[in-house]
Amino acid sequence: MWDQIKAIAFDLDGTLIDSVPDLAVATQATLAELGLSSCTEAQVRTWVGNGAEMLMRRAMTHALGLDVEQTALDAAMPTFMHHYQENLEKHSVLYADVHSVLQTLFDAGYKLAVVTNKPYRFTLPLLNAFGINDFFSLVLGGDTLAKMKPDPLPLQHVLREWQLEKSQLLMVGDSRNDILAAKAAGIASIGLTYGYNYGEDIGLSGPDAVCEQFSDILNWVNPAKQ
Ligand SMILES: O=C(O)COP(=O)(O)O
Ligand SMILES: [Mg+2]
Repeated sequence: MWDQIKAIAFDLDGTLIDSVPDLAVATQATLAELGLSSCTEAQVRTWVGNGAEMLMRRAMTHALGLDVEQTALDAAMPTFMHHYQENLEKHSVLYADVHSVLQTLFDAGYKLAVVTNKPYRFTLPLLNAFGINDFFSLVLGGDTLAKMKPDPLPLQHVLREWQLEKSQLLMVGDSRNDILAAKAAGIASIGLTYGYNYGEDIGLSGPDAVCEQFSDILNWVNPAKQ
């Protein structure tokens, strides 16, 4: 139990929302439009984590069988962005207990942020679509600042913005990028096992705690003490 935690930064994809079904539809539609061979949803699950451009880089590299050129990737991105915009929330779902746990933390007075590598333009609409936008007083997308996770910059931004000590901020995420960013920022982290982590065990990244369900994070922070 960490009594000193005052604020929590949540990852989005694979932590709050299972967004891979729609990311897969958008990826497959983009590959089809480019005349490239398709991919499976299971493959997309292992390619998510470093933002939209890296997802398409991995998808196109897989389809081509060689590293995709930056110009070809740049040309493909508007197509992907269009298809993802059209399929943002069609098949995605909020993970179990996310709304009620966020409500509990919010009511207890924790400051809550979203720190995602997803492009910002998709992040707010997605939070809105699932009715959890109002819990967050700070939302950072993968393109909000100069660097994204695993760089510590977004978490350092949260620390500065809210004038927190490092011991007062907790990162909750499903990917090694979340855990590495937290370590580099000098803050505690919880790794969730149910999300996307390139098919790897999140425990291998060395989070301070590992949780199998979202509601398990309530065993580590203390809403009663806020
Ligand atoms: O969009 C991604 O690649 C990952 O997004 P996340 O940081 O919310 O997991
Ligand atoms: Mg994630």
